[in-house]
This record gives sequence, C-alpha cells and structure tokens, in this order.
Amino acid sequence: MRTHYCGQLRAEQVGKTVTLCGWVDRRRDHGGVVFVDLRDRSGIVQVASNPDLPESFQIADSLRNEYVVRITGTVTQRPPESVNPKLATGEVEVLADQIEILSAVSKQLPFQVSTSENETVREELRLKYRYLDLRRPRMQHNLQLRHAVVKAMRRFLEDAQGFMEIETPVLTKSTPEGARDYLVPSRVNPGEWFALPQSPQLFKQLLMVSGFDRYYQIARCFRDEDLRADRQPEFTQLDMEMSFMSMEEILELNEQLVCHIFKTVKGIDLPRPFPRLTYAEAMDRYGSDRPDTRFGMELADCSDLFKGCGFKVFSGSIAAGGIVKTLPVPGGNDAVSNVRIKPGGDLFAIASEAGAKGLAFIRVRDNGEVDTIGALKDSLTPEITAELLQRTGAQAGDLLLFGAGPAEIVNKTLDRLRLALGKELNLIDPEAINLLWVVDFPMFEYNADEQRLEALHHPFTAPNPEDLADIKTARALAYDIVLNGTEIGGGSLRIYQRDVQEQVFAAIGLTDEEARAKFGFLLDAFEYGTPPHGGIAYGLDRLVSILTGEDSIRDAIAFPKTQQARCLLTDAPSSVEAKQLKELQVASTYKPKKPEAEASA
Ligand SMILES: Nc1ncnc2c1ncn2[C@@H]1O[C@H](COP(=O)(O)OP(=O)(O)OP(=O)(O)O)[C@@H](O)[C@H]1O
Ligand SMILES: N[C@@H](CC(=O)O)C(=O)O
Ligand SMILES: [Mg+2]
Ligand SMILES: [Mg+2]
Repeated sequence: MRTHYCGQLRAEQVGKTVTLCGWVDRRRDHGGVVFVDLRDRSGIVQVASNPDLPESFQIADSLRNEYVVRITGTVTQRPPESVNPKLATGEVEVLADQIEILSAVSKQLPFQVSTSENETVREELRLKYRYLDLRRPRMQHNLQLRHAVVKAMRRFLEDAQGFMEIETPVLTKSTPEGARDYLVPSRVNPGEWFALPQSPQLFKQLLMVSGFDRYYQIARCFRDEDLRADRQPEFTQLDMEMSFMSMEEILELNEQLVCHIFKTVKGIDLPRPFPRLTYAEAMDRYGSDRPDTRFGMELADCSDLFKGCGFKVFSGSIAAGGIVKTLPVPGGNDAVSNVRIKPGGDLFAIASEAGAKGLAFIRVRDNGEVDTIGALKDSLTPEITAELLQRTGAQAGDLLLFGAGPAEIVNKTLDRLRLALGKELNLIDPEAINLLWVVDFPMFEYNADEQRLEALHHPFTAPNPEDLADIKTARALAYDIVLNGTEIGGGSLRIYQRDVQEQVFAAIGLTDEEARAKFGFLLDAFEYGTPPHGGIAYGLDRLVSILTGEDSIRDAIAFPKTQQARCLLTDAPSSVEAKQLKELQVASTYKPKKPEAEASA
C-alpha cells in the first residue's frame, strides 16, 4: 500500500514517486493550492495538491483533520524560502497526483490531535479518548521510548548476559509484597480463589531451584493499594533472578544494565560505581529510604543538644524515646513567612499530614544571631546555637525547621518538607541524574496497628549472616535502586534454607500451620537441592516516566487507570450479570437492573 513512511523523506528522494499513508495533521488553503501535513508514526511531511490536476485539488480541498489518506506523488525540493528547518522532512514536499480517502472523521474531535496544537487537554478526556491521545507527539514519544527501554533490557540480558525469559502464571496464589490482592473466583472450584500476582517472586525462585540459573521477565504485577502518581494497580516489572552470584556480582551486573539502558536510550554515560547509602544513613541524612540526592538540605539530628532543655516540646519528645531533627532551608528567611509555618499555613499542613503536631523554627540572622519565638528561645544557649549552626552549615538568611517526636514521624515530616521546599526554591537541577543503591535495610519493621513485625522487603529476603544471632533485629541482604528520589527497583539475596525461612515466617507471626498452608510448596522445594540465589525487580513504568520527564507514570503507560483505579476508556470495572456471579457461586452486592422478583417471574 505504501512505499515510504512520511518522516523518512529527504532531499535524496527528490524526483521519486512515493506512496504514503497517514493522518491529516493539518490542511491549509493557499489560493488554488492545498497543503496537507501528512502524519504517521515516523513524523510529518508536507503534501501539496497538484494545481495541474483538478481532481487531486478537489479531494485535497475536502480533507479535514485526522482523515486517513493514501497519497501518491513526486518528492520535490522546496524553494529555499519555504524550507522548514523545524521539520526533519522540511527540505522537501510531495506533489500529489492521487489522493485517496481511506477513512473519514464523522464526529467532532474531542480535542485537537494536530502536532501544531499545544493545547493542554484535561486528563480525563485524554484517558477517555486514549486512542486519539496516543496519536499525539507526547505519547508517541513516550511509548517509543518505553519500547526502546525494553529492547535495551532484552538485548543486554539475553544477548550479553545469557538470561532467559520465562513466563509465570497470572492466575496464582497470593504473594506477600505488602499490598492487597486482586482475587479471581474459580468457577470450577467453587468457593476458592486465585490471586493475581503482586510479583512473580515465588515462581522465579522455584525456577532457580529448577536450574534455569538466569531468569528474567517483563512481568505484569497487580497490587490493590492506595494509588499515588507513581503507583498503578497493574504495572510492569523487569523481573530478574540469578543463581550462584554474590550480592556484589548482582549489583555489578545491574549497574551495567542500567548504564546500558541510559547509553542506548539517552546517549548518556553514567558514572560508576553508583554511590551507596545504608538505610540508616539515608534515614538519618534525608529522612527517607529513597532520598533525592540531587540537592542538599540534609537533616541534622540535634536530640543531644535539646535533651533535658526547658523547651518541653523538644525535651519531652526525647524523654519519650523520640528525636529532634532539623531541616535547614537556604534563604528560607525571605522565602518562607511565619504564616506558612503556623497552623493554617501550607508548610504546617504538610507537616501535620505527616503526623507532626507542630513545626518549630529558628531564623538565622547576621553575625550568628538567631531568632525564634516563645519557649524555644530560652533554651538556645550560645553553645547550643553555635553547635546548631555548625551542624547544619546554616548561614545568615537561612531558616531551620524542626521536627520533634517519634523518629518515624519526624523523618516523614522533614522528608516531605525537604522535597517541597527543594522544589520551590529551584534547588533541583532538572538535567541531573542521581542513581544510588540503598543497602543494609533491616529485615523487619514494626507494624503498630497489627502489633507484629513485618518484612520490610518480603519474607524471602536473606538476613545478613553477621546478624543471625537475633534475626528480629538483623539487617537484610537487600538493596533498592533509587533514581532522583524514586525507588525504581528493589531486590535481595534470598533465603534458600528451610530452617532460616521458617525462622523468618515465625518472626512475622506466622504459625507453622499458616506457613505450611501458604508457602509449604516453597519450603518443600528448598529440600530438593536449592542453589543460593538472588534477584531484583524494576518498576518499568516508573523508570520510563522519569526518562521521559513525566510527573505521572500514567504518561508512560498506553492504557493506564485513574487514581480511582478506573479505566475511563472501557469504563472498567463494571457490573456483571447476576448469572455470572451465580455460576461463580459468589454472593454479591450487585444490584440487578430489574428487581429480583420481576427478573425471576
Ligand atoms: N503499584 C505500583 N505501581 C508501579 N510501580 C510499582 C508499584 N509497586 C511497586 N512498583 C515498582 O516495582 C518495584 C519493585 O517492587 P517493590 O515490591 O520493591 O515495590 P515497593 O517497595 O512496594 O514500591 P513502593 O513502596 O515505592 O510503591 C518498585 O521498586 C517500583 O519501582
Ligand atoms: N519481587 C520483588 C523484588 C525482588 O526482590 O526481586 C518485588 O517485586 O518487590
Ligand atoms: Mg509497595
Ligand atoms: Mg521495594
């Protein structure tokens, strides 16, 4: 049907007859000649109706935006004054001999698709007419880049490293990655349910038991969790698992992989090795286990300075086992008014969202003088003040914000304030790429609601052999990879001995019976010869959204769901027929359109 893509045409093709297919991006009438910008996925080329052929002119004249056409014509050189340097094909145009309308547009377009329209369209409308939104350059670019990322992953893993892609089931048993499961009722086994996988974790470990040695999969994962801009209910992982490799070897291979992706897709050479932070350092300096290290504003612990001081908010928090930390805000005296820090202010709101009860502050003035309000003032001896300035590196004009209370809340509060203010103060270089590993995570964290320990990664993560004396406080052989403050991947060495696995299940409060019911197949498998193994999984959507500079992972996915976990295009989820539920033997809250009595009558 066609000889070339629109975006391919260059001066070398001048004189050639070509046939192109595509969409009318725009049509312009220049007194007797109609110009059509013809678009396909490769780009745009200008087509001019041939004034000597009335038929070509007539059809060209009837075209409207987004018509699908097939055009045969001659590639001609544009005169110098009409060369368009902004267009890759801008030196040439196609003089059309034949124009055939393959498909017209019979409805009003919900928004302009044309590349020349920079109209911002409401996201709901974009998602409802996603097939039109995907025609636009932004999403064409994003999905092409996503494809390039996956291709680079496959080339590196398969061709350079001998990984093998193996698919794992989607109808399966629950895997504990910390979210709620999506459940699927079994018609054949009434009353029993499949879970959609939160990750292929257990299958990939079993593939190691089977001897596949190096597995990968571009795997769809499902997690019913509260959505954020970087979370979707179904998302894609690059999932990997490998046998007989030390943690250092796994990290090395993964750094090479990430470098290969950046080089292939962006032409960027990343410096290696990637920096590493321990979990403890990351929490201490940034209040987060996925720190954005593109800018400073590091937190400083000052619990020791305020222990037993007269300012009860601080000393009381410390006495209760909590901490006091400060966030230095460079130039914060001018940028941040008292109103914003006090109840009713936006920064106060961020802090209280994170669980803080208040937000104490100190303003640094000239000559090492400081300024604050109320009771805190009396606790600031010259020694404490000097030490505070020394620790934070604060200069005249800077503001110090304080968090006091349980470490978890203080860190969460100051992390959020740091990110918000770092952005507001333009401290983040948009071109910067900061990759780092976070290592030495604790195996467990305490879940106060459920009053039990919970695996910080997942319960198949191996404890650090140095810490085996008390598994409950052990560090894990786990690692997360963080890109510009987003966790793009995480993994670990795995437990491969039944007794260690049983100890971990016990630590998270599973009884022997529960452990056997849920994971008996894994425990059994460990007794048939299991290689030491480990792996990692990357969030593909997150990685692509960062590489494309998008704020939301929805813009890295062809057909994403909204924050309310709905697909606006197909209007899923939707109700089902009562008959279907009956077949599944699922009792329902489904309300049939007709009243029950009438339906069964
Ligand atoms: N709901 C989600 N949507 C998109 N990507 C996700 C989601 N959950 C996890 N990921 C990606 O998969 C990777 C591996 O999964 P992992 O279980 O470590 O996620 P996680 O630690 O629960 O992520 P987070 O808590 O940041 O949402 C993550 O590093 C992240 O990039
Ligand atoms: N399967 C894990 C990642 C890993 O440890 O490989 C996850 O999805 O979190
Ligand atoms: Mg999660
Ligand atoms: Mg993780």
